[in-house]
Amino acid sequence: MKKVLTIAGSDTCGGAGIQADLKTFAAHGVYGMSVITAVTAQNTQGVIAVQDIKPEIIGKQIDAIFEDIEVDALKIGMVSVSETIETIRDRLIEHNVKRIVLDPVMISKSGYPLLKEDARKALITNLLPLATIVTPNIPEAETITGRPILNLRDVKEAAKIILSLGPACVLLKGGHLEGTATDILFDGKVFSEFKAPRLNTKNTHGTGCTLSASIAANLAKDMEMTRAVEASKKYITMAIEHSLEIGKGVGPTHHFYEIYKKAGMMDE
Ligand SMILES: Nc1ncnc2c1ncn2[C@@H]1O[C@H](COP(=O)(O)OP(=O)(O)O)[C@@H](O)[C@H]1O
Ligand SMILES: Cc1ncc(COP(=O)(O)O)c(N)n1
Repeated sequence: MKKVLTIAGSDTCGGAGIQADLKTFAAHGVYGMSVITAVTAQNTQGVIAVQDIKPEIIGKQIDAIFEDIEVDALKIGMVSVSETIETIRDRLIEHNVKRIVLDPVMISKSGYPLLKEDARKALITNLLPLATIVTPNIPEAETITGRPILNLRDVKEAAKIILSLGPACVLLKGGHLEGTATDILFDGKVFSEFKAPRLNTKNTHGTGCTLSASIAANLAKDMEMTRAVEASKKYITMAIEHSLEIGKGVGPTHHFYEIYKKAGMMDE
């Protein structure tokens, strides 16, 4: 069985972060493991409080995995502060990790900062160059590039700038634009578009976490990048389509193996 690791924050209400990642891994039929960077108290209405885990313990969690288990792919989500970012960079270099999906989580859907402002630079300089693929949403791509993104042309320009910062590929997610939900993949040579109809739901808590976890699972299964993103786009679209009316705010996406299996996605 393929083994996939998430390095991310815990979300009490189970829609985003570590919890979304582990559910996604299970739905993909891979073995999930976790390194927790921060504990959040949050629900569908917002983030109430955050406690960052000490970088030393984060380093020890990473070592505990790599000294014992072979990891086929990993994803990085919420990393909170500069010291955490530097610890993750050092440990991943030390363990010579290959397939890294970086979701540059900055602000929750409810508007709470999950990455300290002074840690943005640390994320860009330390983690972007290690990424096999980085998956910013529009506001994150605007922060990384310092340029507004209003249309598809801006998306492509931003993807080029982000690629120049070191990752092997960029997937710029279009969830925050209007109209068709189009994500653009750029590998330095070719732009590939992944489109899905915009689904009329408020329940999109954890969509970015779910998509990046799905890509990590698919890469772990030795899928080539374009094929992995294509399958993951199909997965997130179905997870949003079947999202759950849980809580009073932005509800979570839904993960269920049987339906994805029926859709012919789980052949690999
Ligand atoms: N209402 C929607 N309908 C269909 N797809 C969506 C919708 N909202 C987001 N997506 C898709 O979900 C994925 C996550 O995107 P996005 O919501 O932009 O990320 P984030 O959670 O990081 O803000 C992308 O593939 C995006 O196109
Ligand atoms: C622990 C954690 N990680 C990531 C997110 C981002 O998810 P969203 O953008 O859907 O709020 C979150 N809310 N909590």
